[in-house]
Amino acid sequence: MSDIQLSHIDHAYGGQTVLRDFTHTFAGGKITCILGPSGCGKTTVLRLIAGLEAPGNGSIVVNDERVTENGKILVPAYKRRTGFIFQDLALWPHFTVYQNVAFGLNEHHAKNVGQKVKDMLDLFNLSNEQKKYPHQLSGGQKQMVAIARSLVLRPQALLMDEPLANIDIQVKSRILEHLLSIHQADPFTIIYVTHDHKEALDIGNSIVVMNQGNIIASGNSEEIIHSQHIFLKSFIKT
Ligand SMILES: Nc1ncnc2c1ncn2[C@@H]1O[C@H](COP(=O)(O)OP(=O)(O)OP(=O)(O)O)[C@@H](O)[C@H]1O
Repeated sequence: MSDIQLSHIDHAYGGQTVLRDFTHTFAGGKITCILGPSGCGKTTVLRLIAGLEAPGNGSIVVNDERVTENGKILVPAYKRRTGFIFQDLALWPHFTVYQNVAFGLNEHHAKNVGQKVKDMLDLFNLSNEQKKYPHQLSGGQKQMVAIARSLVLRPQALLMDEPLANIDIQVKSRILEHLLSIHQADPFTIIYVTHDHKEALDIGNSIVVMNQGNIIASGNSEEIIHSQHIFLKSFIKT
């Protein structure tokens, strides 16, 4: 599993600079959490990696393939094999849980669709819900279906944008347990954006702290906790 490298990325929306010379290598097969205050550019980093935005400048390499160069998209979003999970998920309302998870596989004419969907539903403990429709599920179950739907496609990277922000704490830790055990059994790259420093310190193999469009610290949780950076001290209260 290779890395995701962002080099010297500048990005602006309508003349307002959001990322400045953003450079970071997200380690392949690891969980990196991006932490930072509202508006610092976290979602923008994910959107650039997914190919939903073209940066003003800079390059992006995903799994040894140059996908963006000098602000031009070389590989479009649908060919990047990245899964994107948002806070406000979008399941197909008229499809059952089974059909939602199978959807992408059917689109790609994959083999053994039934077995792959069954295995994924088992991993998330959703087998008993497979005939239900999204409106019959809890918020936590819906988010697990959204994650299962991405993972069944075996993405090279899963980009998660505050995926559990609206989920209550106990359900959230159950979902994270499922995700972490799937990741441990068969590691893939996860970039996980959160406002919640505890969540980041708990699940991140490494943590990137952003402020105003740039990285102000990165490292493992120990390094981040012990960082003497003044901004970090006020932002992360352990
Ligand atoms: N499509 C857009 N058009 C104009 N401005 C945008 C657009 N998307 C984001 N922005 C602005 O860019 C800045 C960074 O946004 P971004 O969503 O990347 O931040 P964030 O760190 O993810 O914030 P939050 O934690 O609140 O989700 C913000 O000031 C935001 O208002």
